[in-house]
Amino acid sequence: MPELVFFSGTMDCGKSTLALQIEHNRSSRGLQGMIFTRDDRAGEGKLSSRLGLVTDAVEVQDGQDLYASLVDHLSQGGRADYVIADEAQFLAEEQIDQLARVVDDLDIDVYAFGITTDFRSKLFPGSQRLVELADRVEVLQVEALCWCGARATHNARTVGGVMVVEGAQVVVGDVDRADTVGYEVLCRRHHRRRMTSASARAAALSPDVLPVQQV
Ligand SMILES: Nc1ncnc2c1ncn2[C@@H]1O[C@H](COP(=O)(O)OP(=O)(O)O)[C@@H](O)[C@H]1O
Ligand SMILES: Cc1cn([C@H]2C[C@H](O)[C@@H](COP(=O)(O)O)O2)c(=O)[nH]c1=O
Repeated sequence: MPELVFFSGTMDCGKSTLALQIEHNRSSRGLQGMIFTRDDRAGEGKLSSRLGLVTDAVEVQDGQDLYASLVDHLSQGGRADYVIADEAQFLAEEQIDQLARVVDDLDIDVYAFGITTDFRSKLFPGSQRLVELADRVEVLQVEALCWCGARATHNARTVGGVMVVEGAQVVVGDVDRADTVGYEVLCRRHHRRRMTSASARAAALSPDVLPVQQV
């Protein structure tokens, strides 16, 4: 039975790498996939991983009907044995419904990859719909780690190096960026305390506020 699978995790946990591996394994056996993405860091129409691999993809537009795109492609003699949708958190709820319809009405497997929650720990609408509709939700096996060594479960956004909890939901960016907007994955405890690696380091280095007087 074809499935809608949501591979989810924090930023930097290997989602795009897995998407590229699934694509490689299937295409090397003669299958042909339709690859969708949206706002990948590598630029328009790209699906890229931090391991350096990249492939061309269809850049999803606002209001694009993904089911209709597949039907058009097939009716023009194109093939689509499976569908990959990376950065699926950026898709609209309706577009996730359309992907579910691709599975049910066209009998095509759909593999969606994305982060579940944003920098405020709130669900992205696309990810929420995926959790609601997917046949399976798979959490990536490679654990991204918080600076404390615990499993990272949350995404923090930093502006000028300082963690923020307000702002637009979508700001394309990367981890390990100290410039304007950056991201860091944290465990829940440190996300709640707004303690990034930089602020933890600063706290460890700062002299005691009330130094003990020698008498
Ligand atoms: N230099 C490196 N050597 C080995 N693995 C790396 C290196 N850089 C990144 N990675 C791996 O790539 C993962 C990020 O992969 P990527 O597919 O870009 O993540 P995601 O799509 O989830 O944001 C990291 O968790 C790490 O395991
Ligand atoms: C947490 C968070 C992330 N984003 C953006 C930042 C990146 O461009 C992508 C995630 O990509 P990855 O391949 O999973 O690293 O999402 C955002 O726009 N808003 C957020 O709150």
